[in-house]
This record gives sequence, C-alpha cells and structure tokens, in this order.
Amino acid sequence: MTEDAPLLSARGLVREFTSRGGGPLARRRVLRAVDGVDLDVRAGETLALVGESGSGKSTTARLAARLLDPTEGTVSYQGEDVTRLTGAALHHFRSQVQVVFQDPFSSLNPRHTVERIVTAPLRYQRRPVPGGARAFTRALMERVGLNPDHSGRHPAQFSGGQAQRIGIARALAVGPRIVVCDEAVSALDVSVQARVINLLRRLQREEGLGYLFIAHDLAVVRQIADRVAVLHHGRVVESGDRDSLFAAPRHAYTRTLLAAVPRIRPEWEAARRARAAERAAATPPEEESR
Ligand SMILES: Nc1ncnc2c1ncn2[C@@H]1O[C@H](COP(=O)(O)OP(=O)(O)OP(=O)(O)O)[C@@H](O)[C@H]1O
Repeated sequence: MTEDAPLLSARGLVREFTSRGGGPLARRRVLRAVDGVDLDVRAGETLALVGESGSGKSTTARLAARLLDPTEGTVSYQGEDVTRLTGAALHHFRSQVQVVFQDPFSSLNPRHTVERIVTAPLRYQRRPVPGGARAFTRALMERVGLNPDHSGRHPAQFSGGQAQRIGIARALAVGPRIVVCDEAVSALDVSVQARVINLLRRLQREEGLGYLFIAHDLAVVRQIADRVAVLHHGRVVESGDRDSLFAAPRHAYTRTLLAAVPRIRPEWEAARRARAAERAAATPPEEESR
C-alpha cells in the first residue's frame, strides 16, 4: 500500500566531478554525472532507476542516501531538506534511509562476525542494541532467512546470496523506512537473485518499506518495480508505472534498453567466488567462527 506524500524526494539534483588530465597543459574537466534529477519514493513502493553503465544511477543513489553531496539541488525526507544536516539530525536521517550495496563481500568487513556487522550501525549512532547484541542479531538473521546459529561467522563463510542477506539485515538494524538498493542483486546468479528479490518484497509488505532500486537489468526491474525512471547521461528521460513503461515506452532510449538482451553475468559470480576465497585465506584462524 502506498501513501500519497513521498518520504524521500530529490529535486533538481546535479552532481559534477572534476578531473585533471595528465601533462603540464592539463585542463580541468568537469563531468556532470547527474544533471537535474527529480524523484520521489513513497512508503511501500519501489521506484526503479534504470540505465546503462555510466548513466549516473549509482551517483543518484549515493546522493539520495546523502553519502555524497549534490553540486546543486535538494534531497528531502518527509518534506525536510536533508542536504545540510549534521550531528543528531543526520543520524536520524541515516536511520530512516539505509543502503544495500552491490557486492556484499566488499561492503561487509571480512574480519568481523555477522553479529558485529549488523549491530555496527547502532553502535555508530550510539544507540543501545535492543535486547542485547546476540538476541538482536539472531532475530534479524531469522527475518532475512539466515540461520541464527551462524551469527559468529564471517562473511566469507557465506554464499553470495546469504552474504547479501547479511547486508540487508545490517540495513534493517536501525529500522529504516526507505532502503536504497544499489545494484543489490546484480552480482548474484539468477536463481539466487529471485530469492533475494522475494525477500525484499516480503520485507516491503511486512514493514511498508520504500525502495529506490538501482538496476541495469530490466528483467530484475520487472519483478520488483512499481514505477520506473530511465536515466540517460544523468537525466531522467522517461518515468512512469512499470507496466505502461514496459508495454509502451515513449522515449527512443527506453526502447533501446528494452530491446537489449537481459544480461546474465557468470563472470561476476566467478569474480565474487575468487574474492571470497582470497578473503577466507586472509582471515586469521583466531577470527574463525566461534
Ligand atoms: N567519484 C567519482 N569521480 C569521478 N567521476 C565519477 C565518480 N563517480 C562516478 N563518476 C562518473 O560519473 C558517471 C556516472 O557514474 P555512475 O557510477 O553514477 O553510473 P552508473 O549508471 O551507476 O554506472 P554503473 O552501472 O557502471 O555503475 C560516470 O561517467 C562515472 O565515471
């Protein structure tokens, strides 16, 4: 169910990056990665942001979660501009808007146990862990479909899908109302993707979460989005409800995206396994599961 007023909104978001080429005559180059984006995310709904690589999806996600400051424009939460929040007010925003990243193995500390990982956002915000760290972690693990007896294990001891569930549990720990999923299922193989998407949908139903769901794979977007915004060179070229957009795309760029074959990336899974093996080998024995 959706409420009318958006929880999270962006208006006229612009983000520029400046780079300097090599050599003595190097000139500063300004890249507008995000160029005037407006978006709204309501409780209980999923807005998918799609576009090819380099279109500005991740930059928009990071701006929306205030992990990055905009060059221009505003991000507001429940109508309040959050672009300049600091201290306790910023902590409150961070408890309301959480992020799940693409690669759980690089976004979860390989040396920490699940218990330490999922309680970290509360510690960072200097909030007590309700009911104690162990019971809190076990309950969260159950909610995301993980075995609570594994709370003392490290990320490398889990599969890619399980590790992403740890990332989701960490996001849920502070009780957010919006979760920004930045290519959160892209590194998983297709059957695992489907299970993690089911989990996200169940959590959305149970808790009324709003998702800003960043994805390049339209097959995934079709499974989860209520509305879709298409990003091209940092601009939203088309947006609308999912079924209308898939059935009758208005913009030529959207038609090109829809015509592209869904990409399944076995090489990502292979790279993930290699990284996981490297991390497991680097984990000192005393940090192995209790
Ligand atoms: N920190 C940065 N410094 C310089 N340029 C950046 C930075 N972050 C992103 N960019 C550039 O901004 C543009 C948009 O990048 P962004 O990662 O937002 O795109 P994307 O649509 O998420 O692509 P992908 O799917 O490949 O991650 C790209 O040209 C990228 O190189």
